[in-house]
Amino acid sequence: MHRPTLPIQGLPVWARLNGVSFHNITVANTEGKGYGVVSNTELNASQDTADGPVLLSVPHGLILNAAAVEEYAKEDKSFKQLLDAVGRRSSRADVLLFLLVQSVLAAHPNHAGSLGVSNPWTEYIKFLPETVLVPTLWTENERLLLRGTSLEAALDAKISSLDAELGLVQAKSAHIVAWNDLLWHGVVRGKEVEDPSPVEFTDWIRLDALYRSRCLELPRSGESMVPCIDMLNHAAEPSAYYEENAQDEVVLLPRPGVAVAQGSEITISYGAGKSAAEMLFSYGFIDPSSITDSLVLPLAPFPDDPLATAKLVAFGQAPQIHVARGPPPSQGIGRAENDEQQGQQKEEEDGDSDIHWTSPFAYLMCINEEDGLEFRILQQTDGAQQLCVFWQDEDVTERTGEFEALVRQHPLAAVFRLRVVTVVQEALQTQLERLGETTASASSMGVEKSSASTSISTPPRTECVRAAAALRELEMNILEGCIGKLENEKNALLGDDNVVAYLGLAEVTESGQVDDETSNDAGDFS
Ligand SMILES: C[S@@+](CC[C@H](N)C(=O)[O-])C[C@H]1O[C@@H](n2cnc3c(N)ncnc32)[C@H](O)[C@@H]1O
Repeated sequence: MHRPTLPIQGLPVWARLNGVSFHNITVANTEGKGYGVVSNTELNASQDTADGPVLLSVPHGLILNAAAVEEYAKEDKSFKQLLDAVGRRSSRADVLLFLLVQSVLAAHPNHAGSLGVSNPWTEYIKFLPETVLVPTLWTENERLLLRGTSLEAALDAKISSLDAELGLVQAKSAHIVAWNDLLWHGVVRGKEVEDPSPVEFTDWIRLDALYRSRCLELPRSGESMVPCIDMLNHAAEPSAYYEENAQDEVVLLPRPGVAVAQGSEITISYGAGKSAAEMLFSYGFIDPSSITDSLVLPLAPFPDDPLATAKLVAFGQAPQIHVARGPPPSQGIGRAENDEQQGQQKEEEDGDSDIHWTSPFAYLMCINEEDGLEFRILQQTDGAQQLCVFWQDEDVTERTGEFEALVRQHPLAAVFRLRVVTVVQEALQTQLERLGETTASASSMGVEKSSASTSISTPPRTECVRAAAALRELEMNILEGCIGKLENEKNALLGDDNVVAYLGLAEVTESGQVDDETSNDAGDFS
């Protein structure tokens, strides 16, 4: 499907027609970032936000989210039919379906009103960039640059889920003849079409990328797309912010005390706590000055664990390991200044002491029936069956993410912790090795690009090479730091009295011999 585009110079007219007001700002091309918002005058905001000039205001009716999609459906019977058949699975899915229809209507001006009612978004969508640099839209060659990073698995999973999602939209809408013709065959019944242009998988990936890179969290309306506000680029030290005012308009205001020179860009923050991988995944760039040094990896249960499936079902979320540099989240807010100084001093003494990790599933993964874990199937009064989890005979079905705390009072707490530390360290080590193994090929792809290699496939774009290299370096660094920290903890735990007794290592040290049983137990932590 070919979605037509309009030059950005046409945006002020669209804005006037739809009640959007720009005050001394213009949307224009910015170096390396696509469109952005530029100040037409010198801006010196006062310290008091109440006095700040409104830079941009967007009427409530233009906000796009699930509630707005429902409103559009009320005015458009044919779209309602489609939404009834396909929609209401999630806000994102409804907005994507709506954007798909707007793109198709924009691409088929000859449908002549037979299907779908035009609305402000049918025109606005033409101002949006044709593509976004998020990795779901990278070429296969470019995606190879991300092998070994935390994005590799996430990207594969995302592409599979987008494929399944589009398959579902197609299957559920196939019985509506007119939509079936237009969406999946690119034709309008009864009209001569020379060049049918059906929706393809790349169209769906593009819409998902547009949504992900442009939706924002509004204080009252929640996750939404807002035209024109979505033209603002991100900066670590932004000059503006958005909010919803008393009239439910979305307004852009300068941050207190900021100064913006005439012709300079006005920016907002896309969120301060995001990792490099998240930034790249959602927005297609990494700003080193505003990311948190962190990563998330998937964790799989032991393949030979007979309770693996029960553990996964009972846990109810994707099992993961989170690693981050900086204060653990619970200490992050409201930390006293001298705590920070102490933290800094400790870090200087102890290298990577500021790295922390969490993995609630790793605790569930590392305990078993002989430790006091039990799964029971309970029959409910309505006949349904429920999987219940017991720890030391206590029902902990609702607390499967809290095993770190649950095992703390157990006499073998140090043994459990040692198992968890070992599992997490091994997972990080495997990831680090894969990152190391794939680094040479990723760098050579970058070099090939710069020396105009003879490779037959299209060389990766410079922005992708740079972003992938930055991600690789950041992740390698944090993995190495965390593995070192886990090694220290593992060594300390191996000296713990309870652990020594459990492993029978005390006798080994005294006799210098290892009996069979002892060596098997020690193998738990290899
Ligand atoms: C909400 S849109 C902003 C408007 C966008 N530049 C456009 O051309 O429509 C978000 C996208 O802008 C780009 N972007 C925003 N801030 C950026 C930055 N600091 N560096 C590089 N690209 C940026 C990225 O492509 C991102 O996916």
